[in-house]
Amino acid sequence: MSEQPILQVQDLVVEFPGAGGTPFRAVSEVGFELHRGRTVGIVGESGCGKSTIARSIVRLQRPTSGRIVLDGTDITRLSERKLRPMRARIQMIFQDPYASLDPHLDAGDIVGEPLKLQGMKDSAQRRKAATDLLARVELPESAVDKRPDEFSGGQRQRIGIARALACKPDVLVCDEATSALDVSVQAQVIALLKDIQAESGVAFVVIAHNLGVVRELSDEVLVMRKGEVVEHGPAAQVLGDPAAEYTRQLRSAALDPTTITGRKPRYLLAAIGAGGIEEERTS
Ligand SMILES: Nc1ncnc2c1ncn2[C@@H]1O[C@H](COP(=O)(O)OP(=O)(O)OP(=O)(O)O)[C@@H](O)[C@H]1O
Repeated sequence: MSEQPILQVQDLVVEFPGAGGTPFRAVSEVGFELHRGRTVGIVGESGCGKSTIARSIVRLQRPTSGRIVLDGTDITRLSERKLRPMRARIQMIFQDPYASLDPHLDAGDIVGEPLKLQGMKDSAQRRKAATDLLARVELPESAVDKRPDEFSGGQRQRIGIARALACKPDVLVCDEATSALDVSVQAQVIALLKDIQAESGVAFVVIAHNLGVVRELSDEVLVMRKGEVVEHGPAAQVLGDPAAEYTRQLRSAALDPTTITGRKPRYLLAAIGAGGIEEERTS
């Protein structure tokens, strides 16, 4: 691919203070490139550093070394003032849609907030734009006046996506964005994300324990273990015919989730295996 990558993660290292004064290396020299309209998935057992990478990309976490380059600009150490115009271009969707939505605001205000920050001063215009964005994520017109607690989990995640889209992002980081949802709702949100990508060319970084979700969305996959990349390649190859023994273990663990971590996962993986998404059974 000849065009400049929209996102480059180069030699990313993140260390936290560790026991006895020795730094704990949560992410070790991780690198990948992402082009417009493409998706990279990051998988690996709990604690391998996936969220730390995500947080570094959106500048919620300062890397110890390495670079995050957005559309050719190194944003790793930009001052807050210089970062401000770039911030909207990388958005993040979190696992818990409820915790990330202000319960006191209605959906129109939640989605309208980024529009206001972008300079859309007129409230009627903002309301209309928010209604259009909510329609884009397949929520009815009436949604604009409702507060988060009036929506289901899947609908709340749609509001989160609409809010992210309001920023017209180049990169959307989805950290376990569908894992709290029922299988059928998960499949619907994934279909929506794919549509949005096809339409807008937004690039995704998808983090999930669920290999089926990652395979469904990703062009490329990074397999992480203890902060390091153990395998990186096309999704179908890495998840279909892995080269690394660890990836094979991870695939088996998707079917028997207790084998890798030795403890129960926070949510059930059984319904979606490593192979792909199953439609909800209606019987
Ligand atoms: N702020 C922090 N201070 C100290 N250690 C941290 C901090 N954030 C993360 N860690 C540690 O860094 C490692 C990587 O954490 P991270 O959350 O990135 O893993 P993960 O792969 O996203 O895990 P999960 O799948 O459970 O969300 C873990 O050992 C974690 O305990």
